[in-house]
Amino acid sequence: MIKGIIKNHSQNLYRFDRIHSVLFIKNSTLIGAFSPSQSKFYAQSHNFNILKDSTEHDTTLPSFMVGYKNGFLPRQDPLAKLPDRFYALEHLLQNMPIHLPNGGEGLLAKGQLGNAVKDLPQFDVSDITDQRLLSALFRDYTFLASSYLLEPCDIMYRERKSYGIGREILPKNIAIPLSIIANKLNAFPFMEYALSYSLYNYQRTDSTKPVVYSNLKLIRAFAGTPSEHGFILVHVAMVAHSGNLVKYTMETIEATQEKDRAKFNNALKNLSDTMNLINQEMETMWERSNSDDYLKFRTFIMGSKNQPMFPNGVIYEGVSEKPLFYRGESGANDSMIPCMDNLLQITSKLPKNPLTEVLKDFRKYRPTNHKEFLDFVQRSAEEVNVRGYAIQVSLYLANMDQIRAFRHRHWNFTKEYIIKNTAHPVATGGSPIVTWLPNQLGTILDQMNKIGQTIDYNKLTPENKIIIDEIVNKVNAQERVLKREVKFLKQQFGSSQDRVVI
Ligand code: HEM
Repeated sequence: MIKGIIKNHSQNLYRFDRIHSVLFIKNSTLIGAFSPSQSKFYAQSHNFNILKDSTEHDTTLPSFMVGYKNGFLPRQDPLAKLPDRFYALEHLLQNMPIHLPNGGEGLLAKGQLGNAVKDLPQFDVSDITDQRLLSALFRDYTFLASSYLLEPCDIMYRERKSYGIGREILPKNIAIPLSIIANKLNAFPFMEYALSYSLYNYQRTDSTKPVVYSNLKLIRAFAGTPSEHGFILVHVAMVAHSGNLVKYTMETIEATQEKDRAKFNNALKNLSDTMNLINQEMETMWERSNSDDYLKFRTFIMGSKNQPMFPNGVIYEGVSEKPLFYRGESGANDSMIPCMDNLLQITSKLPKNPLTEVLKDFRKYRPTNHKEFLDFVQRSAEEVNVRGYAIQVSLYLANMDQIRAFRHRHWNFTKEYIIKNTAHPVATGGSPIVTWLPNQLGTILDQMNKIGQTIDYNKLTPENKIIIDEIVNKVNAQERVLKREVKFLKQQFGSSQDRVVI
């Protein structure tokens, strides 16, 4: 019997032992993965090249490369200010936010951005290869594009609580350089969670101190309010813990393949501790970003895909005569939860429905290396069968419980920050607001329930019985409440929730 102790996020001590006796280990090798690189920068672990250090001074590698130190954050601090060559763009962005740092009103406050954009030169960016500069330019052009396209919607929302129609043509002095840069970064030419809004938008106040919330400031903003600052930087502070998430994900896969039970248990325990830290950081959102303020900056992170403000998409002048449609910025493009879903093989348990197809579509909107890593984790976990090897210990359930805690809190955010304050039917990423998140939360609850039912209670210590009972009861209660809430909200939001665009 395997015995040990793990801590959950409420600091309870979990004892774990065998809670399931089925053992299914697939004898497998990793095939078709990436070929190992001999570069001094990489640590080899199985067949995916994880960055060993942050390669601080290298500007030839992409900014976003999954690393043991930086996790899913960029491997270098984002470039905060553009070089003099782009002074006009830098100047425009600094003067754009509704509230300026000096207490004055910026261009977006009174709808003056549209005119100001006319004076922006069309910069030639075709010669640029420096990855740090390309990343900063991508962030800045996407901030400008979203501000320009959604400026009329923000003004209308402030006046009438309805968004109206956005600008349908992106002028060539933004569209052309943005498309060239996006192409170089292998990204969509639209604002993204990692590449622009969140993970490429922070500065350390003291560069000798770590990436922790108290040491961070924003680079770009739409509203320029404390709540916007808090909203964006809580994401960054959470992702600052993701180096360990990557580390223990790799160790879990390795240990499963090596059938090393001690290493496996250790990796799963550390993984759940790491997720616990991330969840604790997430909890600070309530105090760092006021839920009443969210809609005051949210307009600008809406997309052009499945949004009533862009019924005909957006024409990128000088780039495409056909209208283009892109999902808006969303935490759904963060890589931590998809990493956990893939490692614990939850992804393959998601129901086969259009909502799950939306989740898959979201996974395209991220840095290439993140996407490759997530694909690698999914493939490897299935091949070595992490779930089959793990299912006998409550550590697996403890990790699922961390995903549940994330999604449960997250659903509470969505109700409090959004649903309570607006009847707008789609989220920023274009998903239906009251059904999409419950599709995933419901799946994790359902999966935990199923595992709970397979536990052989005769093999549990009395203490473990109490702990497992607590988890199972909590899961049951949350599942019942969620079903009731979704039923009620679907009636409130009506047929808009049946419209799922993939
Ligand atoms: C006030 C706080 C937040 C609100 C109101 C909020 C809202 C939302 C909404 C409405 C979605 C649906 C997707 C879409 O945009 O179409 C979403 C997805 C998501 N967000 Fe957030 N979010 C918040 C904070 C966070 C934070 C701090 C994270 C941390 C990384 C995060 C990560 C995610 C993830 C992973 C998903 C996909 C959920 C899933 O796979 O089930 N969100 N968010």
